Amino acid sequence: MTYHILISDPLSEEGMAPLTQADDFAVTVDTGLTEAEIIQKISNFHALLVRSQTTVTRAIMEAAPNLKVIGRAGVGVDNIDLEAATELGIVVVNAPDGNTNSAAEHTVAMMMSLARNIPQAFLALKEERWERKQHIGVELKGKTLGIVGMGRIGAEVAYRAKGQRMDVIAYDPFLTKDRAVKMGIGYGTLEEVLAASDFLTVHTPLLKETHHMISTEAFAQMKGGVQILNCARGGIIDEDALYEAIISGKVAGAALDVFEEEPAVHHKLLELPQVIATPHLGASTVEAQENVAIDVSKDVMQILQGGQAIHPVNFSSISPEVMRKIQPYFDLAEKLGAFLARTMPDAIEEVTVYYAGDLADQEVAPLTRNTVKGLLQRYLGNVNDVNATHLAKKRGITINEQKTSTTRGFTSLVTVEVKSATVTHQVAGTLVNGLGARIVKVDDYYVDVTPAGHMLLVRHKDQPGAIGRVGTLLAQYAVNIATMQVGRSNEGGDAIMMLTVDKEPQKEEVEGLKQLDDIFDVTAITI
Ligand SMILES: NC(=O)c1ccc[n+]([C@@H]2O[C@H](COP(=O)([O-])OP(=O)(O)OC[C@H]3O[C@@H](n4cnc5c(N)ncnc54)[C@H](O)[C@@H]3O)[C@@H](O)[C@H]2O)c1
Ligand SMILES: O=C(O)CC[C@@H](O)C(=O)O
Repeated sequence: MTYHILISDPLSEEGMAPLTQADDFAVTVDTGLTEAEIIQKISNFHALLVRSQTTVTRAIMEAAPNLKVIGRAGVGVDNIDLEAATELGIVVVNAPDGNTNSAAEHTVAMMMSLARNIPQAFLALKEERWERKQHIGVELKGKTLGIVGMGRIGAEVAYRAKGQRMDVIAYDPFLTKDRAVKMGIGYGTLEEVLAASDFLTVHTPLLKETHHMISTEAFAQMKGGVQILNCARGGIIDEDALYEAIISGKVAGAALDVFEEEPAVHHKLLELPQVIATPHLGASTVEAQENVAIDVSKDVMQILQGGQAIHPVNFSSISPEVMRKIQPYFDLAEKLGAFLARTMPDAIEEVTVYYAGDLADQEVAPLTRNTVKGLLQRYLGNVNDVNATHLAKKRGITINEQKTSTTRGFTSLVTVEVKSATVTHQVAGTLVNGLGARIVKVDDYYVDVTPAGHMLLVRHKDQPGAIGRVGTLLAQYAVNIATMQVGRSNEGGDAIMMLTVDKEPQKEEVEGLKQLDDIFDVTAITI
């Protein structure tokens, strides 16, 4: 099969080599398209690769029935509608490591330019003005750099700032005292960092919580004469508040690589002499572009060929070693979910998957996703392991995962319990060497059934003749029984029959079986 890849932003040609040189991939590069143009074009593509210029909207994804993966050659995925991608079962991958150095170096370059008025002085010189006293700067040595967001780039900026002999103080909800001490930097609350900074730089993603995190109130908490940097994302700093803070003299200068709306060519901040700016160049180096293009193309190829991505954004990644151990159970997990979906008379409210034996030591989230996929697939068309848990949660279904030591003698046991407002049902399965997936327990009854093809789950009273009546009626319907298992709670009590049959039982045939003496319920299950 040939996979069709659309690249809608400029990406490094060298970096794209893994894709362009592979046999099964046909790459189309078409940059600068509008949303409408992408919508018109995308229906046959399996992957879309972007940088930050293309905004990947729900409408684009809905126009792309074959789209399996969106690759972001860079870190920020705020230009991709992640909720829509997850809902539509499209994997989003990014390349978070490849441009860290470049973004950190750019931030430091901007800080030094800001401190020494280099762009302003250069501009004057280009305009034939030899200005010296107008561009007296400040030293970085001994100044405090406040860093908000101590992730990959924040940390690299911190190391470089220490090289400039600056004091560094950082705020990040995940920055521990231990790590701060090891890095030789200070740490504090956001308020403490704002109050201490001579230079303040932000390195968070743009999220609901970080949108306008640096606002009028935040500027009010800062020292007079503070200098501000944003080489992360437009929108983290409230641009109107920054403008006012510069006009009032509270902020001495700002260096911006990113804007709330890009391109930002006619921006009021650019009219202020205290502001220096670049057009989103943080990741624009030969090295960074090559790195991110290589990383993202490898992940896109992996996903399209049914493998695991190294940098998935909308579902978790699993190491190849763990994958090797749990992959054989994918099919079992999905079938247990599909089996239970048929047996529930009303809306599922809660799903609990219990893992025992060898599986109890593994990362099992992908198995839970496959179970939920099996449960939902009957009712919702486009369910896959990317969107399954998301779709379930959107429908108010609680999903639990538990590891237990109760193996009932099996090497590994997966038990799925599903609750609705009226009933709770359980099914347990295992893998048998050479025989594959087996259902070994339905509710309280032990059985041994291959979960495949057409099955009948008959709940009945343990009375002589009940089994015979079912067999006779099925014979009358010309439904051949392939296998039969019977389980009972106690002699003369409740019991189940699990039959596999050679053709799908019709609705009227199931109704006919339900009318037989001592039969409580009959469910036809096709997996
Ligand atoms: N200008 C560019 O060209 C360019 C290049 C690369 C990355 N970026 C941007 O830089 C940013 C950081 O990238 P990264 O690779 O370091 O990401 P990262 O995920 O490694 O780090 C982000 C950090 O922000 C922290 N954070 C999140 N919310 C926070 C909050 N409310 N307060 C404080 N900290 C918070 C997180 O805990 C995390 O440690 C992203 O927005 C990315 O898009 C820009
Ligand atoms: O594509 C770019 O050049 C910008 C990338 C950068 O903003 C990122 O988030 O990785």
